[in-house]
Amino acid sequence: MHRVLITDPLSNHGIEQLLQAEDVEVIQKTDLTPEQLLEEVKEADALLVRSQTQVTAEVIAAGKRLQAIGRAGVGVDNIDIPAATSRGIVVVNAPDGNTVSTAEHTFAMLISLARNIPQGYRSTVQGEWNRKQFVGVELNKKTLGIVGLGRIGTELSKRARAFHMKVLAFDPYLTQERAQKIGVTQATLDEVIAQSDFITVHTPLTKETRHLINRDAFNRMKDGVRVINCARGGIIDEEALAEAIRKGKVAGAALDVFETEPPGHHPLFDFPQVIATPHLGASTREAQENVAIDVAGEVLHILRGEPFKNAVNLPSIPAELQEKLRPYQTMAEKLGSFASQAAEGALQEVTVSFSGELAEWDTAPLTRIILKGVLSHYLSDVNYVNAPHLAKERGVKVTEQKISKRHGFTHLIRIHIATDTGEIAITGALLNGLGPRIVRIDEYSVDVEPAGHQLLIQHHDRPGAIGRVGTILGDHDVNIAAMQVGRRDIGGRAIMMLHVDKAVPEALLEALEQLDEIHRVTAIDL
Ligand SMILES: NC(=O)C1=CN([C@@H]2O[C@H](COP(=O)(O)OP(=O)(O)OC[C@H]3O[C@@H](n4cnc5c(N)ncnc54)[C@H](O)[C@@H]3O)[C@@H](O)[C@H]2O)C=CC1
Ligand SMILES: O=C(O)CCC(=O)C(=O)O
Repeated sequence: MHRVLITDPLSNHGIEQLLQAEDVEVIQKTDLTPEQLLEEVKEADALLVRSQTQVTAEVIAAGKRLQAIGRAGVGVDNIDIPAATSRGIVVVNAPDGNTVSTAEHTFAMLISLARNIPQGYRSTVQGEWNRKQFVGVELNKKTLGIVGLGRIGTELSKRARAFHMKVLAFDPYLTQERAQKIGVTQATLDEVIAQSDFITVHTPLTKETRHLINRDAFNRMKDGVRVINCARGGIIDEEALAEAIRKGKVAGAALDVFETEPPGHHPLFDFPQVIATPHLGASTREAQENVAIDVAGEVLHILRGEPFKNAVNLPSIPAELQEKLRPYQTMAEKLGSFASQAAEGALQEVTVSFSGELAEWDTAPLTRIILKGVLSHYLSDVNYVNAPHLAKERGVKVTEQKISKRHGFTHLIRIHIATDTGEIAITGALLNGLGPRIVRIDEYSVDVEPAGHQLLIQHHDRPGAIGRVGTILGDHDVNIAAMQVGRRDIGGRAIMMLHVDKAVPEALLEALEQLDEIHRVTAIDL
């Protein structure tokens, strides 16, 4: 039974699939103190939150059983992602479900700013009739500067264009072609700052975007500019904004988010030009249902070991590439596991080479799988999420190579492992009708199915060696299912690969090591 702990209010309709699942127990506890959260998370296999719960490194460390953290929304700044990654916990979000709601909220802020609607409302319900004070401006023919043309920025641009605004957009990942398709003018940040009548930010809060709109930016803006932040507090420097309003540079500001939330009585609220909402961008019935459905589904997939798509701490793989790589995944992990079991000494370097058709694709997901296979031999609790992190943490150098040569195969995966005492290279291929095969161990050609119990014997090619090995296995009641011998020169170094029917007992390994012609015996379990 999987235990899913939900610590922020989520739409009941959205989490219905969790409530209905027979293999899931849902525990809903909101408004927990930090101490209560540390206690509750101990038994949870998954934690589901919105933006309120602070999922700190301490919470993650307390969640010894955690496999997944789901964020019902986009921003994951309330979750310590590096801490989750290092513990192999998948963090998933729901990036699409609240896009339209947040774009609509931003647009509502834009109109409210232009026409002083909140100020006019407050004055009117207080019994005043102050028509002169609240004269606004039209959006028609004005320039809207959008910083961050992702999902929300793009949706917003469509609404602005419908109101006949000119849209300037700055986003480092925006291409000219995409800008044209969306109908916006691609611009630099400087151009957005200097030419816009309204500026709105739609980026995540990162090192680069913190105080992106700062004192210097305000100084370069048009007089009477209006600014909006419905993304994250801190992208606009609040002190610099206050100064710019005081100087008369900024005619209005609309804020849905704050550097500290809740902001209490923020000094900016003393300016009549500032309008505010309490982080309401995604607060619609539709958005909350969408994000809860999306994230609950993702968490269910993770807990059940099924494919999922919106992991924040795993690179996303296009569906088409996923399809192409799927047949190679099991083999990749087995090859990694085989290579690490066959290697001797402390792991220092893993070099993965892809050749043939594989060399034409993005094989990074396979390298990650191979690394998991390799590291699982040395470390416990390795998974696809933390494998690269654990390798880096332990100083293991990981290199991926693409080679065009095929050596008679349509593709090959070669894993070379270097340790402090030696090296080994395992090469595998997926053979038509036969499935995965190890086709080379170091320089020896073999044909070994990477499955079950194997014995790798490195020996000297001498008459009788194979017979003596067979006899010792028989003496220990270990049956040989298949056997391969590889050598380069007559009487030189050689290998035997034996597929045996049961796990190899320690006593058998010791007996084999007594034979003069044997250099090394390794039991491999796949
Ligand atoms: N107020 C609210 O309730 C909500 C707020 N948000 C916030 O809105 C943000 C944007 O959401 P989406 O559009 O869904 O995300 P997104 O990931 O689709 O778009 C973000 C865009 O910002 C761009 N970007 C990143 N760094 C940049 C930089 N230095 N300068 C300019 N552009 C940069 C990215 O290239 C990307 O295109 C989220 O990160 C979240 O923090 C999201 C949903 C609701
Ligand atoms: O209403 C919420 O949960 C916050 C939404 C949000 O800020 C986000 O999705 O990034």
